[in-house]
Amino acid sequence: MNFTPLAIPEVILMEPRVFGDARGFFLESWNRRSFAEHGLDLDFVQDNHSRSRRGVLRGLHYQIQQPQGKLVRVVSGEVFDVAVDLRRSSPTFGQWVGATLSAENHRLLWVPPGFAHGFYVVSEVADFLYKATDFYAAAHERTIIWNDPDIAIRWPLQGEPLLAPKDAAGSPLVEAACYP
Ligand SMILES: Cc1cn([C@H]2C[C@H](O)[C@@H](COP(=O)(O)OP(=O)(O)O[C@H]3O[C@H](C)C(=O)[C@H](O)[C@H]3O)O2)c(=O)[nH]c1=O
Repeated sequence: MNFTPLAIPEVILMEPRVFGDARGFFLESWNRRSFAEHGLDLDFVQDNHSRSRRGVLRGLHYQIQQPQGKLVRVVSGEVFDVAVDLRRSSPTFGQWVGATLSAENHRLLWVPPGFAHGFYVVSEVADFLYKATDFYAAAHERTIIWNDPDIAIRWPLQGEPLLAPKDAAGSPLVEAACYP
């Protein structure tokens, strides 16, 4: 597994070793020991799976209490995945990083607590799997609007995104509750 910090170095892109053979392939998507050897001593409490069709944008979500770290990957299709730094004390507060995750590239992204997370589907369908370090807490969930000009995420849009009502009603960063 290769671990590559992105421009915001707490967000880490992983490329697992893929063992291909005549049957198909095998890869380890999480290994406590190898992750800990790279400074990621993680403990997950939830495993999630969402399926979305082309043009869906889910996010930018975070939990103001019980902030979740997320290890995300795509097992069918392709998405553009984004993390936004919401830690007011961070030198990269309000900045974003993104990566293309797909069934083809097998990549994973580690989005630590303290970040908002979202993704945009660029394939016909995408199956998105992710582990979380804390439990879902609807009462604490907040949404930042996907097209906030102060964040200026360069989404690879193919037309207007398909949003859940709560995402269409997301807050601008200037009005959002953030982390210390
Ligand atoms: C997230 C979650 C949702 N749910 C239920 C609540 C709703 O009835 C239904 C759909 O939830 P929601 O529309 O919030 O799903 P997403 O828009 O995919 O939300 C996720 O999308 C972005 C990209 C994230 O990073 C978060 O993990 C998460 O907020 O699943 C649960 O039961 N458990 C959960 O952990």
